[in-house]
Amino acid sequence: MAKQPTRVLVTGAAGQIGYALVPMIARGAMLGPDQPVIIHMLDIEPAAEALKGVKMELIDAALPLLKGVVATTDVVEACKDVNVAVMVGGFPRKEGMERKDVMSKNVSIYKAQASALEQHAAPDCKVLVVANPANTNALILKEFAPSFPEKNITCLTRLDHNRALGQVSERLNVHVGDVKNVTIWGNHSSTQYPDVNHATVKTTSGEKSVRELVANDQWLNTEFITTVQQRGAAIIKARKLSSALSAASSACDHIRNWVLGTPKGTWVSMGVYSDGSYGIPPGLIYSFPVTCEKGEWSIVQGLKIDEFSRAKMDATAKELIEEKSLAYSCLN
Ligand SMILES: NC(=O)C1=CN([C@@H]2O[C@H](COP(=O)(O)OP(=O)(O)OC[C@H]3O[C@@H](n4cnc5c(N)ncnc54)[C@H](O)[C@@H]3O)[C@@H](O)[C@H]2O)C=CC1
Ligand SMILES: O=C([O-])CC(=O)C(=O)O
Repeated sequence: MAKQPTRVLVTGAAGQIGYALVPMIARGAMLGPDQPVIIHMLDIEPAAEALKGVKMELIDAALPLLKGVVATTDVVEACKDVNVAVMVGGFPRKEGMERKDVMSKNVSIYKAQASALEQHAAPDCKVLVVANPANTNALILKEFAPSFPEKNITCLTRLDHNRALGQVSERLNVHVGDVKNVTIWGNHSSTQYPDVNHATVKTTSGEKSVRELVANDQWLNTEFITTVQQRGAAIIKARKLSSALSAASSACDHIRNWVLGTPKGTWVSMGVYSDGSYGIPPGLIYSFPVTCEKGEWSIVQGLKIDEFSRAKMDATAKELIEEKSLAYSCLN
């Protein structure tokens, strides 16, 4: 029997990530090649014409999995019965800005959209916040949608995770698909901690540790970390626009693994509500290593944390605590 369509909301759908993301969703990259979708696209009034254009293009692409398109500037209509919500709407940073510099514009959007999602989305709706500052926007969404299950509100650090895999693969000249179990800890910001201590590479003689194969702790503890932390800024410098295709692709990876599961023995990074694991204060949306099964994520437990990692994990938690109070001061 044919599957029922899944309703997927993309906010900020007329923007550059939205433009890259909606065709990926409609081609099955997010929910699988046999899952029909109805895409709900939300943007604001000044972008209404452009949004209409995106809808026309989706129709013109004659996509077999696409069973319907809702294009609207009405947040209630956009949220109605959605099963997955990818929150991209907001303002991107420009060259020379930190992600928290877009805080005052963006957190108020997330406060406003929290209640629309809470009231009108499907009760088990999975939410992924992409717009920056992603962790803090997700936290605001969670706090202003109190009846929404906290496990269902996440933010995107999969792009950072994929960037870390990419850097290791380039350094070792191995295929990125053979590298796994890097971890992004903390904030999607320049304080994030990309950690390779448990990462491995598949070789013809079995799985080998990334540290062993790179055999250069100096590079792994300095340049590798800063390259991943600063990759967003490097893309803005090169493109004069922030990452879009890689952000869209990673958003698909995030939801696909969450809904369909992570492969056995592999974890991914997701910004999730801290339960106190690894001594990270509850009350923050913090990026952890997670595995997913049957539509639920769980934080990977028991990883050994050395002193170097501890300091970096705590520093990015501290920034998130500061961002949280900054966010509330913007909302007052
Ligand atoms: N977490 C991550 O890894 C990444 C996050 N980002 C963030 O994603 C966000 C979007 O980036 P782009 O698509 O490049 O920006 P963009 O400016 O091209 O598109 C954003 C869209 O959001 C719309 N928008 C603004 N307010 C809205 C509201 N209240 N409701 C619905 N839509 C609204 C705008 O009209 C625009 O069409 C930015 O905040 C950016 O910093 C970007 C790359 C990676
Ligand atoms: O850097 C930015 O502002 C956009 C972003 O979040 C990223 O590319 O990681």
